[in-house]
Amino acid sequence: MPRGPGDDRAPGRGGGDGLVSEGSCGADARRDRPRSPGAAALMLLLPATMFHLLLVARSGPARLLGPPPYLPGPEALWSPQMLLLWFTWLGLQAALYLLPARKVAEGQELKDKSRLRYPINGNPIYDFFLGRELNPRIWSFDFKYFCELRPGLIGWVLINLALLMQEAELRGSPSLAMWLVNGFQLLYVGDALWHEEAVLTTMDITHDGFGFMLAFGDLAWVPFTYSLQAQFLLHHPQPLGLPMASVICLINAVGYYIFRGANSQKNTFRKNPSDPRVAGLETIPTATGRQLLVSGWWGVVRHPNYLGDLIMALAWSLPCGVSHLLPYFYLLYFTSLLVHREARDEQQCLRKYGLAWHEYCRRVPYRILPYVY
Ligand SMILES: NC(=O)C1=CN([C@@H]2O[C@H](COP(=O)(O)OP(=O)(O)OC[C@H]3O[C@@H](n4cnc5c(N)ncnc54)[C@H](OP(=O)(O)O)[C@@H]3O)[C@@H](O)[C@H]2O)C=CC1
Ligand SMILES: CC(C)CCC[C@@H](C)[C@H]1CC=C2C3=C(CC[C@@]21C)[C@@]1(C)CC[C@H](O)C[C@@H]1CC3
Repeated sequence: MPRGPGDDRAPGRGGGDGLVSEGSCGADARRDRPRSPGAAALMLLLPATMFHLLLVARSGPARLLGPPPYLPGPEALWSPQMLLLWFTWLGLQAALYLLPARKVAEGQELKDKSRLRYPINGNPIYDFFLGRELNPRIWSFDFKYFCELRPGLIGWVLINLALLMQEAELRGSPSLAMWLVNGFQLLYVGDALWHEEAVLTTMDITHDGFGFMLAFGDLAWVPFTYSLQAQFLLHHPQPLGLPMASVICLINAVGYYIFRGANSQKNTFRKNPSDPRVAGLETIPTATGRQLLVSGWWGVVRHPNYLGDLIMALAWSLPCGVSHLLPYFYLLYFTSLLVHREARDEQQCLRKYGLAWHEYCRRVPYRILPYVY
């Protein structure tokens, strides 16, 4: 194919193939490229490394260093069906790539000063997931605010209650572990509803759009994933003695004390810094006029409320014993959610408060767990 004026493809071997034309595409790009003998080695080494890793991963010993555990025969390496599947996948991606783009971006300037144009059509997917509309309302009905607390959280404790009643039918009475999980999570949801107004200060309401993540999160993820411990206990009864139950109750109480104490302290301070309950706390002034608490709970770590929430998440899993990982899914998921959330909040606070936030980070160096993270 003849080379056009803006064509910046790396020229081919030259001669009659039309891929190399003097002048219009500027100097032969190959002359600009450093000669790298490693390139040839990498073309052999990279596929071999990936192949070795895949063989080791599916072998028993899974020993990374050393020869591959076995070399599959040619029949395991060639499959017309897999080849068709691979081309189907590529075709699907190409079709998605060719979808009408909401946005067309220009690439970096080329040698001939032109710029290629690229369709950016991944945005609709991102927008759909994170949402565009910050306050989706019909008249006074706020969909995001409604979904954040009511159908999902109340649905969660109703599912828990149904599972507790089902265990009573199945075994004559609910187990102590089921009572604990139901009680802890009822406390958590009741607390959220009691402090409903505090939701208005969360980043979901103030910053995030109402897209798939929050819609699915509120209406499906919360009721059906957050009730996993109760679901597990119905099908896997766990013996739980009073001493261990007492320890677990203490863990949940400590978590709730930190969670509630930190949230109430910050929300009270934000509502009225002169409130006698928070007036004596040390603060850092910011250019926005708002102050940052740097003593009390918010002087221990930068997100003490997350720490309390995570301690409660542990207390919710412990009644399920330690024989299965499933009941600890919520703790694992929630830890990653709060770590990511904390990072997002940090960025937002850094933008809001600038040097004051740097000073806060200097004086309160840990994010969630004292002396750890
Ligand atoms: N169970 C679950 O699935 C989830 C539970 N949660 C819980 O929800 C609760 C709310 O969490 P979240 O919505 O993330 O936000 P937070 O309640 O942690 O609020 C963060 C905001 O608080 C303000 N702030 C931060 N540091 C200070 C300080 N030192 N002094 C004064 N103000 C400060 C900033 O806002 P500004 O300065 O603008 O006021 C910041 O953006 C938490 O307890 C969390 O554990 C959260 C997500 C999921
Ligand atoms: C599906 C995704 C992987 C994750 C979805 C996350 C959502 C389930 C959570 C995002 C922030 C939430 C908050 C709460 C519930 C879970 C979601 C919606 C609370 C209402 C829980 C009770 C607390 O007292 C306040 C929380 C505000 C944030």
